[in-house]
Amino acid sequence: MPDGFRSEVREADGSLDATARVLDAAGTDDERVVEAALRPRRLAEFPGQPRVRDQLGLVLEAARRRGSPPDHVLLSGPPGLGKTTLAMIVAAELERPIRVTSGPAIQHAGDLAAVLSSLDEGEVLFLDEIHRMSRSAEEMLYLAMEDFRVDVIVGKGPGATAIPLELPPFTVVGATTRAGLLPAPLRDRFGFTGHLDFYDVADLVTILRRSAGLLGVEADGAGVAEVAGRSRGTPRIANRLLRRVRDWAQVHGEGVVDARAARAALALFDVDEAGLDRLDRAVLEALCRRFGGGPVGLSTLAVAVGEEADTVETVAEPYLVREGYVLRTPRGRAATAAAWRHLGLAVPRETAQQEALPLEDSGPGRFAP
Ligand SMILES: Nc1ncnc2c1ncn2[C@@H]1O[C@H](COP(=O)(O)OP(=O)(O)OP(=O)(O)O)[C@@H](O)[C@H]1O
Repeated sequence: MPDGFRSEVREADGSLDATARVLDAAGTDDERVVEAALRPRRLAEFPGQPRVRDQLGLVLEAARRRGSPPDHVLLSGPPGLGKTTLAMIVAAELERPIRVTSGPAIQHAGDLAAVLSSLDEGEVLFLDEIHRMSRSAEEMLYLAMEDFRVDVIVGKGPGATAIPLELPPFTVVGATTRAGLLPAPLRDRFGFTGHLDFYDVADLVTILRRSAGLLGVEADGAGVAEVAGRSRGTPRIANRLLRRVRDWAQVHGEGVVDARAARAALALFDVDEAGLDRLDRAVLEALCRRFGGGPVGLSTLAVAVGEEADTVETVAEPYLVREGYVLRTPRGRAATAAAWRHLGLAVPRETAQQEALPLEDSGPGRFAP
């Protein structure tokens, strides 16, 4: 199914299919091809993440001048922020080939041994979702990263012997959304760790202008600004919303991504001015209107919005918490003043007092419907 229609997918029981949202930061298989076409190829073309870009640029340039592979690189951060893109860039900057695999694909040490033993000198090995590798493969990886050696076990039981196999120097680029899950010995083998953060609107505007050019669609400043502001700081979401606005512009408009097309298309896909979708707003509505702002337990809240607790917790809540609409308290979830304002409701006195807001600040908010 084209991803643009995914926000409409509902399960048979009427609940929202959590994997099917237009605002899902995780990529879908259908998207890989179009995403590949939109990836920046070199560090100089990569907008945003200035710290990681400068640090990585230094590491790569120094390695290039020394004529030896750089330290292993770990990239961490939420989905859709450019970890895979940067891994490809590392190989491109070093002018070396890249081998791509992922933690879930390496369930046995033997799987990893097969990959490692076929690497050429200086090759880049990209290990996506590295936190999902099996323990035995992790142990083999430590050794390979440190000593460029693997011990291949031949035979079984007491007669098994380890045959050391020398490897040519290579560079591992690991990517993870859960750096905290990596065992310390593995984390320590990476000489450089870059943490990717959400992008600001100005960087998303730059990314969208470039993507529009690559997609061959005309986009004006107001159109890209409108899309950037609703993309949850995530290039993958920005590029996806851009494609939906382009669709709208081609079907209903003049083919130009402008403010009118962006507003109409994003309204059609239920993405509001703050980048919240139907599920996000349903959570805020339930919290404020039904439970007086909370605190309320997760499962009660989930029942009120007709979703699984897990969906509310993993799909809607992280962004609502990060943007300061919802607080997670020991007694449950609570709405902040921003949540009340977002719904166009007056902020209750108690919430305003807790957040030490002047009471005159508690009128209807920016995003009154
Ligand atoms: N800084 C950037 N500039 C331009 N496009 C970007 C940037 N970062 C990410 N993108 C685009 O966003 C999409 C997703 O990026 P990428 O696959 O690198 O993310 P990721 O962090 O590896 O995600 P995941 O954790 O899901 O694998 C790609 O189309 C990529 O081109």
